[in-house]
This record gives sequence, structure tokens and C-alpha cells, in this order.
Amino acid sequence: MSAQREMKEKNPWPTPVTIIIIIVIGVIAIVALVTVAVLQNKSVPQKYKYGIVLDAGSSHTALYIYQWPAEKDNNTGRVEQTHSCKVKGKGISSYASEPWKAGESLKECMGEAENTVPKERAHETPLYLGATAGMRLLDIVNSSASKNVFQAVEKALQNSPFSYQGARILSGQEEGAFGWVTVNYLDDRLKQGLKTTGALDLGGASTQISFISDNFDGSESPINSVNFRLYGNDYNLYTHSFLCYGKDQVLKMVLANQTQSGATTVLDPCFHSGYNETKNYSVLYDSPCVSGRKPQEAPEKFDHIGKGNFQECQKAVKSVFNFTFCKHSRCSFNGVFQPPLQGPFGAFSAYYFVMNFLNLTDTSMPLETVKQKLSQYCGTSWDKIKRQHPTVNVKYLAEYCFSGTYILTLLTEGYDFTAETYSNIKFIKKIKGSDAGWTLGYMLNLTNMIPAEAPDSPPLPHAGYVSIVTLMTILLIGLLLFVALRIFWPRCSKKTQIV
Ligand SMILES: O=P(O)(O)OP(=O)(O)OP(=O)(O)OC[C@H]1O[C@@H](n2cnc3c(O)ncnc32)[C@H](O)[C@@H]1O
Repeated sequence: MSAQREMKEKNPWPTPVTIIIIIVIGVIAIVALVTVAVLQNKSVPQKYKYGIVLDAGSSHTALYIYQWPAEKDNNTGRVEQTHSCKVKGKGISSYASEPWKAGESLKECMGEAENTVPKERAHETPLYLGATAGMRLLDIVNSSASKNVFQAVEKALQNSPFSYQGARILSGQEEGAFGWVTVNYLDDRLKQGLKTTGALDLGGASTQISFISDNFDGSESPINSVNFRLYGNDYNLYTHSFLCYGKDQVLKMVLANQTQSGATTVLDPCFHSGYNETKNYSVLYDSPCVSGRKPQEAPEKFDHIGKGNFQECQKAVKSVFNFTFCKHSRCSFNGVFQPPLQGPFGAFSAYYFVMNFLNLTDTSMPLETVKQKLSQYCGTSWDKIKRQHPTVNVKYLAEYCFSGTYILTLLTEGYDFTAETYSNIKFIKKIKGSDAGWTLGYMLNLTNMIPAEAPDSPPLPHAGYVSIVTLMTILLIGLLLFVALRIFWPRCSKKTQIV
């Protein structure tokens, strides 16, 4: 009896039971923590928000749908293109005489947008339409026709389930700057504050060049300067848009230069030998880029006959650039200021379509070789070209010699890329699944998706945080168990000895 009392005084708890309880609690805690960690890190179905931009270009309209993670609205989620749709037919500016058709033309792509954006998101999905050089030109020659086209387009878009935010003509400066934002956003250069890529955009009616130059602070030519503060970095961008220097308008200008005498036959070095089409003077001179030069005594039609000569084509193309006047320290052409070229460049839209067709996107190829290959292509007969490419749109096919020659002339003579700096250009269509062009930059700007300051980011990602808490708790429980065993185990041993 006294021995039993002594034992109870020395060892007041039922030691093995306590240990078992501690172990069970410890195991339950570990299982609970691991379960929480696993569940927290399990991917849940992503919810997205959407934005839609219609690019109403001179040659055609395209619709782009962008998406970004819904819970990352605070400017940290990545915006990506999820769908695009090419509107059938020509650009909206071609509907000047029957504006209602401009609205009608958008219906099919708007239908695709309704099928892509989840119904419950539609009412909060912003929808924008931006028109570029085609509408800029129409606005110059016939501003009331331009207004009518916009009215028709607005009517069609207002009837959509999306949150329509308006349709307007972008300035050339905006087109250049937003193209630059798109390229650098998609390359993750803005968020990380990396050196930026310049943007070269070739459309049907205008062309843009935009880049950051250490030698440009905007003071020499303020109209070419756009200032941005993005993710905490300041950018002073040089940008210029050349209206009428898109490839369709330059083709008109080159042909206009060759038809000044009002000839009935034009032997054109930029078209393949064997090419022969009868064309209308009125169609050739219907644009404000050439209309002032229409010969007075022009017949109704002319025979456009190909000669297929690259060197002569280069001369013909060069005639549309004016290098004779420059009131600045340096100019590209037509008296437009341009600082020295700097950095890598992404060249997209028609730059890519044309160079890709010609198999000339590899800019590590010496410039001379590129010219030789193009010269060979231009010298190929029209019959052979058609036979080699039976599925390619004949209008494009007939123009690739001219278009390639224009691109090389614009880059080298116009912008001053040399044999050395030509390799700084990369011909691109898409970056990480999104088309290169002004539309994404435009939407990012209008939805304030790029903050001026770098957003505060947590020191650890969520998964890392959960893992560390789990690890620390396991270590703590282990330590507790260890201490408990150290305290109680000797007593247990002693107890057996006593008993
Ligand atoms: O910016 P603007 O000047 O308004 O023009 P756009 O928006 O219509 O210009 P795009 O980038 O859509 O197209 C540029 C040009 O490339 C032409 N184009 C489109 N696809 C092409 C292809 O596969 N091959 C050759 N040319 C193509 C198109 O007709 C235009 O002349």
C-alpha cells in the first residue's frame, strides 16, 4: 500500500496513455496540415475575365478576344489572346457608299465572340473598335461618309451583349505606341524593366516605327514622342506613323509614278513577266495618297504588264521616298525626324506575311543574300509562280515581288537599317499565342491593366507560404513529441522497475 502511494507520488500521470494521446494528436495534426496544404495547392478551375477589340484596318477588320484570370484583376494577371476572327470582306472604309454594310459585316465575328465569352461575363466584357489608316484617309476625303460608317458600326456593336465602349479612329502615334506596348508586354519586358524591343508595323495604308533610343528625349521632335510610366519605369518612346506608306497605298503611288503620262500600257518591273491585267485609272487614283496626281488626259483603262526586274523595281519604289529635305539633325524620309536606330526590332503585320511567304524571315541571312533571293523571285515568270503556288490568293501572289522590294527599301533606305543592323529585326506574327499589333496595347491602356507603379508582390508565392507553415508545424510537433518522450519515457521505465 505504501509502495503504491510512493509510486503515485513519483509518477502522478498515467504515462503510457499520455504518450499515446500526444502521439495521436500529433499524427492528427500532421494529417490535417498536410491535407490543408494539398487542398490549398490543388488547382481549381480558372475563372477568366474578357475584353474584345475590333481592329478596323484599311484592308480588313479583325476581332480579338483577350482573357485574364478573374481573381488577378489587380494588374498582376497575364492577359492573353484567346480567340480571333477575321471579318469577311474589305475594311469598313470601303463601305463609304453603303455604310449599313459596314455594320452587317461584323455580325459573324460578333457571333463568334458571343460563343467564346461565357454568357455571365458578357455584360462586363468591354468591347472597343479602333479604326486605322483606311478610316483616317476616308475622314480626310469625306468626313461625313466616315461619320456614317461609324454610325452603322456603332449600331451593330451597341446591340451586342457586351459592354460597348466606343468606336474611334486611332491616331498614327497611338497605333505605333500601342503596337510597341503589345510587343513588350507579351515579351514580359515591361514588368521586369528589361531593355525594350522596337516595333515595326506595316499595314495596307500606313506604316509605323516605334523604339526607345538613348539619343531621343522628345525635345527635337515632340510630335514623335510618347511618354509612359509602366510598372515603375519611365519610357520616352520615339514613334512615327507614315500615312500612305502601307503596302497597298505605296503600290498605288509607284503605279501612279509610272502612269503620269496617261499611258495605255505600263511595263512594271515590280510584277512578274507574263503578268498582264487591264486596270482602271479611276480605281488607281481613288485614294488621297495619289488623287492629286491623276493625269488630266488619262484614258479610262491601262494594261498593267509585268517586267520582273528587282533592280528596276527598287528604283521605282525608291521614287516614292523623299530624301531631299530635312529640317532636323537627322531624318528617315519625307523630312521626318528619326533618332539613330537602337535595339532589337519586332516586325509584324505585312512585314511578316510577305517575308514569310518569300521564305525570307531568317535575318541572320546576309542582306545581300536576301536581295539576291528576292531578285531571283521577281525574275521568275508569272506562269511559273502561279503553278508553284496554286492555293495562294492571286492578288497577294501577284504583289509579293513588289511587297518584298518595298519592305527592303523601306527598312534600308527609309529607316537606315544596314547590312549589320538588319539582323536586329525579327519578323513575327504572334508572341506566346497573341498576335503582334496595336489591339492588345490599346485594351491594356483603356482598362488600366498596366499600372504606373510596380504592384507590391508578396515575398513568397502562396504555395511556398503554405509549404513553409506546414514544415515548421511538423518540426514543432516533432520537437514537442521528442521533449514529451524525454520527460516521460524514463518515468515509464522507472515504473516497471518499481512494480
Ligand atoms: O493598319 P492599316 O494600314 O489600316 O492596314 P490593315 O490593318 O488593313 O493591315 P493588315 O495588317 O491587316 O494587313 C497589312 C497588309 O497585308 C496584306 N495581307 C494580309 N494578309 C496577307 C498575306 O497572307 N499575304 C500578303 N499580304 C497580306 C493586307 O492586304 C494589307 O495590305
